[in-house]
Parts: sequence; structure tokens; C-alpha cells
Amino acid sequence: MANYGDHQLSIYLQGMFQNTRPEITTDLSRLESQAAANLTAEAMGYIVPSAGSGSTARANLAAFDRWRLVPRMLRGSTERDLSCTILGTKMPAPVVIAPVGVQTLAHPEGELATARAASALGLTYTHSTQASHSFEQIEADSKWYQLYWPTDKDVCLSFLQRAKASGYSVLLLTLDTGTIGWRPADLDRGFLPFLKGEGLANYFSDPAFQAKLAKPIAEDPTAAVMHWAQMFPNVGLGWDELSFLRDNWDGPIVLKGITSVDDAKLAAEHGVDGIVVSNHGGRQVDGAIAALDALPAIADTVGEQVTVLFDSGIRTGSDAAKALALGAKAILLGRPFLYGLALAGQAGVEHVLRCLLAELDLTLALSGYANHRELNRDSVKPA
Ligand SMILES: Cc1cc2nc3c(=O)[nH]c(=O)nc-3n(C[C@H](O)[C@H](O)[C@H](O)COP(=O)(O)O)c2cc1C
Ligand SMILES: O=C(O)C(=O)c1ccccc1
Repeated sequence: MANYGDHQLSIYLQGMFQNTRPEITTDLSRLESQAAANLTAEAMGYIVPSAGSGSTARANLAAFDRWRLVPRMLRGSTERDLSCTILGTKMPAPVVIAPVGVQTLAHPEGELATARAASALGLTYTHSTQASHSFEQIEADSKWYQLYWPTDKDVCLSFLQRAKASGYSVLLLTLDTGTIGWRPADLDRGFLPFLKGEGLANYFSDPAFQAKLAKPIAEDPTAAVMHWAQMFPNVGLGWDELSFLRDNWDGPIVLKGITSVDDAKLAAEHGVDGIVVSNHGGRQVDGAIAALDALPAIADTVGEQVTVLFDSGIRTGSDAAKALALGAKAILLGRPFLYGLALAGQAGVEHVLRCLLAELDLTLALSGYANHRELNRDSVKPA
């Protein structure tokens, strides 16, 4: 099998011999500004700015700059193997598409295009509860499901059953969004896509949801939207309720949104299979700890008992290498794939994934690693 880094040579060859250049930048840290040209102010405002003053979102990025890779020499890393099995899912590289809601804001094909792009590279797509397309519409070879636990248990159960019936293998329960954080960019515009009915496909197609409405959705869409708005906020969940998931989901269960060592310990004690160390890309609690700053202690404490995954702030292959070195078994990619989607639909997401994997692979090759599992604490030093 070819190394992902070979993508680099193919870009050079196309440029030198076919006079074609990438339409989207290969500097993934610049995607945001490139994508802005294709997005409305409302979509940009929803996707980019994060909560409050944006301090956690900035801290997420800054935390990566505070770690430096320490390349090793003369170690023979010609053939790399990035493949791994995470929570029973075989993957060609330790990269999963993060759950991102309402992807039609970025591109009309939304999640359909993202799922196809993930499959084209053999990667796993994660379907958000807030998606613009329903569980059943997604065609992907490997798919996980991210649950927002609605206060209506019938709807919650129906979501779990539909996810299972349509082939989703791993359940991620997102804990950090019991309600929407304080997001001035959206508030200043009075804009929330869900209130237009966007990002509610899983609910609107759900028999348990429909059963609670006085009139069919087509006759009274506003009532359906308001019904969602009253069942979405759920800051009342407690650890004891996780047993409901165990009783109704027979695959691996992952808790997304852990940044405290104590919560990571509780997660392990409650027998979950994995956690995602994440602060939701800084979109929830402004001033919260950078996700990367939380990772090493959590991985040290529970890394042997639960599968530790990571997101929030990964922009490049080099960032991914740092998170893996600091204890993550795999990373979830968030905004960068969404910018690719905004720029060129499925092809744009594929471009971003290929570039990220190529840079990760070259980072390994140039640092003396044949395999991402060899990355460890000695692979990085504080800046
Ligand atoms: C526009 C947008 C929508 C998101 N929607 C969801 C969601 O529905 N469910 C979820 O668990 N996380 C959601 N997230 C968070 C991502 O899964 C991930 O944690 C975050 O994007 C990581 O931060 P980063 O994009 O800065 O790397 C969303 C993120 C963005 C940018
Ligand atoms: O935008 C988000 O980050 C998100 O996950 C979300 C989900 C539901 C309602 C509002 C926001």
C-alpha cells in the first residue's frame, strides 16, 4: 500500500507536467479564510467564532504551538502503517470525521458529501443528531453516531434504534452541549439555523417525534421546530442515567466533551468504552481549558482503561501527531473538513483529508516513525 505522503509527489507532478494546481490551499491552517469567500456571513458566524470572546477557541490552537515535535534520525521509516482498530472499527489511519451538525450551511449536499468523502478514503464518518440529513440517508462504509440526548425518552430510544438499524457501530454521547453556549456572533444576528428547520432531519423523520405533534410537520413547521427547541436542552443528565444507554445500545459507548481528570475517572468507573477529550472547539464554555492542555493527564490516568480520543484545535497533520504523542489513540477532525466542504463539496472534504493524512505521514517519516503508535511523550517537548 502506498504511503499517504505520496500525495505530495502527485501534487508536484500535476503542477510540473499537467499545469494543474490544487484549487484549495494545501496549508490547512489557511482553509478558514479561503472558505469565507464561499460562505454567507450567517454561516461563517455559526461555524467559525465559537463561544463568548473566543478565548477557548484561540487557546485550543495556541496549545498546539506550545508543544514541539522532536524528530529522530536514522531510524528507517520507509514504509509507514497508520492503520489501527479503534473501538472495534478498523481504520486506515487514526482520524475520524467529527460529528458536525447542519452541514447544509456549508454546502447543499451537507453530510451526504462528507460521508461519501470519508468512505472514499476508508475513514469513519460520525453522524450528528443535529444533521441536515437523516440517519437513513447517509451512505458510508463506516459510520458512528453522536447522540444529543433529548429530554423525551421515546425520541431518544427511537434515535438509538434507528442508528442501530441503519448500521452505525459506535455511540458517542456529547456531554458538553446540554444547551447552546453563549455565541455572540449568532446572537448579534439573531440567527440559529435550527429555528428555520435546518439541522433537524433526524427529528422530523422520527416517528416518536412526529407522534407528539398536534399537526403534521408540513402543516405546522413552526410548531415542530418549537417542539425540538423544548426537548433539546438537557442540562439535567447525570451519571446514573448512562445505564439507559447500556440497556439500549449494544455497541461501544463513548463520552464526548471530557476535559477534567475527575470526569475521565468517573467515565472509566461507569464502564464506558471511550472518551473524547474535547471542549467542542471552544463553542460552549468560553474561558474553558484548552483541550490539548487537558489531554496528557487524562491519558495518563485512564488511558489503560478506556480508549482516549481527542478533538478541538487540530488543523494540520503535525497537530494530529502532537495529539497522538500526548496520549490520544485517534483524533476527530472538525472545522477543517467543513471548510473543505464549503469550498468544493465532497471533493473539498477529500482534499482536506488527503492533505492532513499526507502531512501526518510525512511528519512520521521525517521524525523516524514507521507507525503512529510509536509516538509517545518523548516525541514532544514543551516549547
Ligand atoms: C459548525 C459546528 C457544528 C458542530 N456540531 C456538533 C454536533 O452536532 N455534535 C457534536 O458532538 N459536536 C459538534 N461540533 C463539535 C465537533 O464535533 C468538534 O468537537 C469540534 O469541531 C472540534 O473543534 P475544532 O473544529 O476547532 O477542531 C460542531 C462543531 C462545529 C464547528
Ligand atoms: O453548534 C454546535 O456546536 C452544536 O453542537 C449544536 C447542536 C445543537 C444545537 C446547537 C448547537
